[in-house]
Amino acid sequence: MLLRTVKTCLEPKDLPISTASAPGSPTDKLHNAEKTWWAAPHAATGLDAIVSVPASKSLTNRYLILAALASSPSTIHNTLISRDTELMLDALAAFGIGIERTTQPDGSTTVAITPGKLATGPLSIDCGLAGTVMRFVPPLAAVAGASVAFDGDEAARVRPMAPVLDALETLGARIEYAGTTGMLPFTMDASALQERHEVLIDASGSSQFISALLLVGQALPGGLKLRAAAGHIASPDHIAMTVQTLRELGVEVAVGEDARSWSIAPGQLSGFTITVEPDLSNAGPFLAAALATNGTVRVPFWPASTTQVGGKWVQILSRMGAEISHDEDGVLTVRGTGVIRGIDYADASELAPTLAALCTLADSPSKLTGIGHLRGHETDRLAALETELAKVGATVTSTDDALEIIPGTLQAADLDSYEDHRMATAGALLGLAIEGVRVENIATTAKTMPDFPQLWTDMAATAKGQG
Ligand SMILES: O=C(O)C1=C[C@@H](OP(=O)(O)O)[C@@H](O)[C@H](O)C1
Ligand SMILES: C=C(OP(=O)(O)O)C(=O)O
Repeated sequence: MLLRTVKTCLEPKDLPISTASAPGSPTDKLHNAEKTWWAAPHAATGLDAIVSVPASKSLTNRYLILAALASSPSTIHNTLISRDTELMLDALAAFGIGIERTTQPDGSTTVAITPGKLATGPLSIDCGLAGTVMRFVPPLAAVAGASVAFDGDEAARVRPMAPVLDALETLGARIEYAGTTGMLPFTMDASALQERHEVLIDASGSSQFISALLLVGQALPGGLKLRAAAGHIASPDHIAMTVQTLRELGVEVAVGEDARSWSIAPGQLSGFTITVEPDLSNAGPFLAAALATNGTVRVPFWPASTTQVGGKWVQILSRMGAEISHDEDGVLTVRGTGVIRGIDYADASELAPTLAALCTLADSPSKLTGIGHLRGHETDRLAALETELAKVGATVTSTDDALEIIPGTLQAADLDSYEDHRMATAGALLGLAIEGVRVENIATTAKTMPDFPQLWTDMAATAKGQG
């Protein structure tokens, strides 16, 4: 099946509303461009595909930050090359870190990192729309004692950052905001960092506020003592990933009994050699495709154990009706059984858009809880899902922290992606099951998976009943 990119003549009601972006800026151009529609491949039944998913964004960007802070060189095999990781690599290069890329015979990328004295600037860092760049790099700038101007996409300028920036201010950094306080764009001057390294963080808006500080904890002169303020902690699996990643690389992290406090001693990180796992969150739409088409999808190199939240696809999809096996060669096989059950699920975090799309295809209602903070993701994902899933026939209600999905009679629709890679892949999943779906700006998947359209099209082409 060919990948078709279709440009449409837009009705005035469909024209994107231009906001206050500067004329001629990339965002201005984006808003004024016509929408680009991708006719999602439809595969009525019986996929039988093997899909090699690219490396994990979350692990790649953690390893890159840690390699920059290590006391000796590191080698990162199977580094993800995507928009978010390119932004991280550019940020490290701006700090003067040595970066050498090698393409391996299997097409994967190895990155060799040579750390050194971090540049003090003044520097400019583009965070794009990457939460891992906008939250993880300011603490790196603090460790460097640097003066740095941070900015990103227009959509990044409404993503929450205040807790991590306030914490850096308590450590002595000075921050000047050019727009809204607590958000991009801002300039940070960390030339007078103090030795007080005990901080309290409200992590209800993002786990990345905690992860960001933990990643630099051992590089702060007095180490770090961190506590989460009372209340919900967003995406707790990602904090566990950070702790486990640090420990795996030899950094001791003491975690409080209530899993709400962390303590790290200074100066413990040597260079390392590591291979990044496949991105199990990004494997989700492919695995869900097996249920959506009553087919079989295999993903090789599925780790025997993982800190990725995407590891939970195994239990989620089996609860929803899939038959799943993991063989000794590391191949995860997901088979549809003709049944897709609704599910009640908490803390799905970044899995939520794909999961919500699958719930739309289920035979009973679903409720996804603990995801209120997804309103501060690439877009307000609760609002976006409410709008887009309704277009294909579901009745969707969002509350402060949850989404309820009642499946209805399915119908084709044009699905917007809101510059959100996971809304785009959720749309592709719906298109696989519903003939005639088009997804706007599928290229937004380049944030974490530049090959998505091709991988998806190749997978769909294995179906018995294709559209
Ligand atoms: O640390 C990370 O790599 C991530 C943490 C999570 O962020 P939130 O805690 O903001 O949900 C997750 O949704 C994001 O995709 C990646
Ligand atoms: C929320 C996400 O990304 P980010 O790292 O930009 O927060 C995501 O990938 O779903």
